[in-house]
Order: sequence, then C-alpha cells, then structure tokens
Amino acid sequence: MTDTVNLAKAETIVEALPYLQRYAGKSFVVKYGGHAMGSPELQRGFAEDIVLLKAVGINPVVVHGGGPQIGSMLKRLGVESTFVGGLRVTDAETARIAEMVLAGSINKEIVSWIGAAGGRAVGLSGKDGGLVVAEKISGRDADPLQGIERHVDLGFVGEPAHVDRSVLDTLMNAGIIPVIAPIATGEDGQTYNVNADTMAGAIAGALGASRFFLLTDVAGVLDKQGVLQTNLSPTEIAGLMTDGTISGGMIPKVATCVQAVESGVDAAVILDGRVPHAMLLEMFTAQGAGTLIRA
Ligand SMILES: Nc1ncnc2c1ncn2[C@@H]1O[C@H](COP(=O)(O)OP(=O)(O)O)[C@@H](O)[C@H]1O
Ligand SMILES: CC(=O)N[C@@H](CCC(=O)OP(=O)(O)O)C(=O)O
Repeated sequence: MTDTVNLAKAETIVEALPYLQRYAGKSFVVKYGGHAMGSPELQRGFAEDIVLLKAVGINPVVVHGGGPQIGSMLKRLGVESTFVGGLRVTDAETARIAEMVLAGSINKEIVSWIGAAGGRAVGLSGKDGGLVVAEKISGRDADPLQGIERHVDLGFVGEPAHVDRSVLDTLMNAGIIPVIAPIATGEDGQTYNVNADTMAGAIAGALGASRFFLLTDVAGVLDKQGVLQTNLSPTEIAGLMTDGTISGGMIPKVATCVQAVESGVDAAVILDGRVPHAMLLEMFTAQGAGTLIRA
C-alpha cells in the first residue's frame, strides 16, 4: 500500500518535469485578490506555492489586492464607499485609508507568510524605487443593455502610466520575492488608488511574464448559466462584456488580462484562490484549472 502511495507521489513529481523545464528562469506575476485571502490554511498554502516556485527557479512577483479589507476599515471609520465599473470612487480620505490597509497591513502580512514558508520577500508599493507612476483615470458608468453611458469622476483612482522594472530585477536577482501593493504616486505628486488587477497586469506586461495568474473567489469566468469558460480569446471577452455576462469586479480583471496578453505576456489565467494550491494544479498538471486567456 505504502509503495503504491509513494509511486503515485513520484509520478506526480515526474508529471511536473516538462513544466519545470519550460518555466525555469521565467517570471510569473501572481495577483492575489482580497477575496482569495480566506482562511489561515489558504494563506499558508498560497505562501508555500510562491516559495516553491522560487525554489524551482521561477521568479514569482506577487501583486495583492484587499478590496474587502479596505471596505471593512472604511465601514469601521464611518466612511461611505461606492464603486463604478468595479473601481472604488476614491476621495483624499479614502486614498489615505486604502494606502494604510494595502501598503501597511496586508502587504506586511503577505511578506510574513512568505517568510514563514521559508522564502525571502520584500514588500513595496508602486511608490517604492520609482516602480509605478500612476495617471488619473475617469470611470464610465455603462449599461450596455440599455446603451446608457456616462463619465464619472472617480477621484484619486489611477492606472499605471509607466512601470520601471529595475527595482524588481534587483530584488529578483538577489533571490527576493517582491510583494507589491497597488498604490502609486502620480506625476502631480498625489497618491493614487490603483485597482490591483490593473496594477498586476501592467507589471506582468513590463516584465514580459510567462504567466499572469489572478487568484479570486470564483472558478474563473462563468457564462450566464454559471458554466466555467476554460479558454477565452480577447474577442470572446469583448462579447461577454458587451452582453453583460461579465460585470463588477470581473471587468477590470478580464480587461487587464487582455491588455497583458496583447503586450507580450504568454497567457493569463483567472483561478479560484479558494482551492488549495490552485496555482500548482494549473501549472504542473496536464488538466489545468480556471479560465486561460491568450492573445
Ligand atoms: N461572468 C462572471 N464570471 C465570474 N465572476 C463574475 C462574472 N461577472 C461578475 N463576476 C464577479 O466578479 C467577482 C470577482 O471580482 P472581485 O470581487 O473584484 O475579486 P477580487 O477581490 O479577487 O479581485 C466574482 O466574485 C463575481 O461576483
Ligand atoms: C481603484 C480601486 O478599486 N482600487 C481597489 C484596490 C484594491 C483591490 O483592487 O483589491 P481586490 O483585488 O481585492 O479587489 C480598492 O480600493 O478596492
């Protein structure tokens, strides 16, 4: 019995061999969504996966979110918050609180989980080392079914206008895993709250990453019947956005995947972060998981 179990373990490791050979030396950007930071077991599993990637010669870069955690803090402080097209309308006070939660508390928690799993991580935000310069964006409140569209001022919401990868290269070359909070400064010196998916996509593009994983709280992109779409092209995604199948927080997610694959990332995968070791299953087994997006 024990021999059979051990043989199955050995076969699982051997199954990973072609993938390990293919990905050695490549960079992977992993977007860890606030909704995927469930239980301590999931957090430990996530950190172990990241450390394992580094140990087998891949360069993982973590970009994290924290939308639900910002929401709880705003509620505790009695600050109202609204979303337009999946983006949080951000006034000066909300930007300060978002930075405190993202770059202060969540960023350091992830750094400690990776440390506890035996890795070396350094936490930074877009502000550090000139990593990301943000540009203010305006939102579009759209109802495609009724053809209604209006422009909305989102306040201090930015998108990456420029990414300088040199600080990441320095860390990666020193064997360190960068952990990035989605906050950046604009040319105007203001602090901008950047959607974590958008931040991660821009970093994946700048690194020319082999894989861009987005860990969230659904199995992937679902159709109107709730069926998982395992493979999607940018054209198919445009159709699902137009007919309203993709909505809310899934909008910035798929938009950033399309932008990333069109700017040189080999593939983006939206994965269920509630499944233990979802990333390893996707990478190192033949069946894959989640929604794979390719140009
Ligand atoms: N077509 C769709 N397929 C899957 N999820 C969708 C779809 N349209 C909207 N969503 C919503 O998008 C959410 C994921 O986005 P979000 O809550 O921002 O996650 P995260 O915090 O991980 O970034 C899902 O939980 C789901 O409610
Ligand atoms: C502009 C904007 O919406 N910023 C996001 C940043 C955090 C984030 O994106 O977190 P998740 O990945 O967990 O959703 C926010 O304030 O919630």
